[in-house]
Amino acid sequence: MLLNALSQGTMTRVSVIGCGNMGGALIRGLRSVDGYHVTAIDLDPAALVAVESFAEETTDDASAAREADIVVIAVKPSIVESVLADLDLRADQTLVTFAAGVSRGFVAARTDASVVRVMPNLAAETGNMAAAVTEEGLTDEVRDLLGAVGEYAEVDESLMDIATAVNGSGPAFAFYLIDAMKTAGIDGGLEPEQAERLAAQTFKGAAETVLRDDRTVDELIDAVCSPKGTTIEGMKALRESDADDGVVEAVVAAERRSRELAEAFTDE
Ligand SMILES: NC(=O)C1=CN([C@@H]2O[C@H](COP(=O)(O)OP(=O)(O)OC[C@H]3O[C@@H](n4cnc5c(N)ncnc54)[C@H](OP(=O)(O)O)[C@@H]3O)[C@@H](O)[C@H]2O)C=CC1
Ligand SMILES: O=C(O)[C@@H]1CCC=N1
Repeated sequence: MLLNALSQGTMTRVSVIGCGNMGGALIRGLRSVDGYHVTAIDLDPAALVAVESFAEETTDDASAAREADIVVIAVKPSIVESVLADLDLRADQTLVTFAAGVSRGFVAARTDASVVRVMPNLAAETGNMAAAVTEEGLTDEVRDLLGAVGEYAEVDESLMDIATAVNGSGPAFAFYLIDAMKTAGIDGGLEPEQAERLAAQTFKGAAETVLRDDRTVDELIDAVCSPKGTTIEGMKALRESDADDGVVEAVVAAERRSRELAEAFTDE
C-alpha cells in the first residue's frame, strides 16, 4: 500500500537530516499524520534508534535525501554548511531549513533545491507546533507539512529573529512559567504529580481558549475574575509584580542571540 502511494505520488517523501530534539519532534509528529513517508538521517546511531519506530527508514547516509520531495535540515547552525556541502539535491526538491540564525540565502547559495526557512518548535511532536515560515520559497507542499503538525505564520525573513524568540524558544519560557505555577501548587500542599497536571492543563486550556475564543485577552481575564473573588486578588499581585518585564526580557535576549548567530551566516 505504501509502495502504491509512493508510486502514485500521493505520499510526500520527507527526509529529516538531524534527528535530535527538533528533527525527532517533527518525525514523531508526522507519525500521526497520513500521507508522509519519512526517512530519518543522522550520524548518531542513538538518535536513529530513538526515532526508528516513527520513521519508515533510518540511515546515516545523507545521499538518501535525494529521494525526498522535502528535505528538512535540523542540525545545529554550525553544522549546516558541512551538511549542505555533502548534499547533492535537485532543483525540483524543496529544502526546509530549521537552523536558528542561518539565513535562507546562505542555504540557497549552497544547494540547487528550492529553499524555505522555517522556525519550528518542539510541539511538532504532539501536532501543536507554532512555526514561522519565510514567504520566500514557500510552497503548498511545505504549507501542508507545517499544517500537518501545527499552525504557522508566513513572515518576511526580517522577522525571523523575533519569531525565533517567540515561538522557537518560547516553549522553554512556557515550561518555566508552568513550573512556577506547579511549584506554587506544591507549596500549597498539592502532590507534585497533581500540581504538574493541574498547572500544565491550565496553560493548555488557556492557550486553546485564546486561539479559539473571539474575546480579547483582557476580556478573558475579566471572565475569570469574579467580583470580590479570588482571581482579582491574584491578578492584582501579578500586575504589581515584574512578571511582564521578565517575559519581555527573555524574548529580547533570545532575539538578540538570534541576530548574533545570524552575523556568522551572511548570504553569499
Ligand atoms: N531544539 C529546539 O527546540 C529547536 C531547534 N531549532 C533548530 O533545529 C536545529 C537542531 O536543533 P536540536 O534538534 O536542538 O539539535 P540536536 O543536537 O538535538 O540535534 C541535531 C542532531 O543532528 C545530528 N548531526 C550532527 N551532525 C550531523 C550530520 N552531519 N548529519 C546528520 N546529522 C547530524 C546530531 O548528532 P550529534 O548529537 O552526534 O552531533 C544530533 O542528533 C538547530 O539548528 C536549531 O537552531 C529550531 C527550533 C526549535
Ligand atoms: O535555542 C536555540 O538556539 C534553538 C532555536 C530556537 C529554539 N532552540
